[in-house]
Amino acid sequence: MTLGFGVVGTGAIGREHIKRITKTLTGADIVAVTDVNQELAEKTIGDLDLNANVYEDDSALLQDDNVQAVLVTSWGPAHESTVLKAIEAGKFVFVEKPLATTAEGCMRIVEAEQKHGKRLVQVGFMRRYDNGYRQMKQAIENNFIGEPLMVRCAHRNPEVGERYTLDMAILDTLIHEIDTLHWLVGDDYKSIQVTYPKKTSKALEHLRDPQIVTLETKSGIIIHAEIFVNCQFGYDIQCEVIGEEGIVKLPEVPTLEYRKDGVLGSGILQDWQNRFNDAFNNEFQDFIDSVRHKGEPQGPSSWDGYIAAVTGDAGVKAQKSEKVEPIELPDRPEFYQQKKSEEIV
Ligand SMILES: NC(=O)c1ccc[n+]([C@@H]2O[C@H](COP(=O)([O-])OP(=O)(O)OC[C@H]3O[C@@H](n4cnc5c(N)ncnc54)[C@H](O)[C@@H]3O)[C@@H](O)[C@H]2O)c1
Ligand SMILES: O[C@H]1[C@H](O)[C@@H](O)[C@H](O)[C@@H](O)[C@H]1O
Repeated sequence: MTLGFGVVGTGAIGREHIKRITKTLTGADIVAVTDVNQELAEKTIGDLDLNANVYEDDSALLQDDNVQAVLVTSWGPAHESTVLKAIEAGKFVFVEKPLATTAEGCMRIVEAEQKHGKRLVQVGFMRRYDNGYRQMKQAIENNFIGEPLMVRCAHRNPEVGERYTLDMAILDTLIHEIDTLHWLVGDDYKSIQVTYPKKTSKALEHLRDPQIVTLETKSGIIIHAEIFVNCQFGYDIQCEVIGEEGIVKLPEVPTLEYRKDGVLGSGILQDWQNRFNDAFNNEFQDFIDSVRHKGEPQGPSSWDGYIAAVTGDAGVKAQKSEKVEPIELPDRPEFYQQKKSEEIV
């Protein structure tokens, strides 16, 4: 059986995901699309040569029996409503981050999914599918560096535009570290603090950039994360975990090494699409294979979406207070128990 996707939101990443599903991956096809911008939905069908129906909205798309899974790539504020309708209709869901824009919204999804009785939803936290992070996770699980004690990381973008607001440093950028790091060290967060170093002259007036975020986990691991979204030189993701017996570090992504004009150099990637293209492919293939062969997704869950939202809210509070803010999370329900990395395809 080929998995039939209905796509809600045919903007930038929606079209990228449609291309990967139809051109690169196996086991799935696009059977329906919708977008509030109907012209864009129609154009997507034409441009990408899809044999799919165009619907006026998500409710109409969900009524199509050929839609077995819904790909939610609309704007963040529209995610919750579509995901809840899809669960109600008993369809599988792949939703780009954020699961919902509020912690309460994420909890409504968690409750609806548990009521349904089995997992339907996967959230697009693709870093868990990046080969570098996966190697680090396996090394930590195999006790290669002993107990993790500290984490140092950096999330750098070359530049951001007018529409990038202060809270987006947490909710749009750091959100990837928020999801990846608790998964990586196998611990839950306890608190978050934001401090501001000297501001770069390259940042727009309304922004404070860079920012340093300190997260502490329940067992006492301290995580220092630099967010620097106008670093100028490239898209640069760094991470190292310091343990009792050694250190594991996220490998650099190889780029062409060159010798020219007296320089031995290599390039730095410039955008997240290139940096995480393999991770995006891996996460989708895993979603497709898990749904087809195991009957439910096994990647980042609604509960992970909820953790990210609660932590993100505390982070935005910490940006304003510049104090240590608590992160209060209930225990992970049995329904959402995490699998070890070797149990995941
Ligand atoms: N995982 C990642 O690294 C990553 C990267 C980029 C974007 N994203 C996420 O993907 C989502 C989309 O981002 P984008 O860059 O493609 O944005 P975009 O603005 O290019 O596209 C969003 C599309 O959704 C449509 N839309 C909005 N509300 C809708 C609704 N209710 N029903 C149907 N269509 C609707 C818009 O018309 C637009 O075409 C965002 O949530 C964003 O955070 C994730
Ligand atoms: O939406 C993007 C995307 O999630 C990138 O991975 C991140 O580096 C950017 O800061 C963010 O704005």
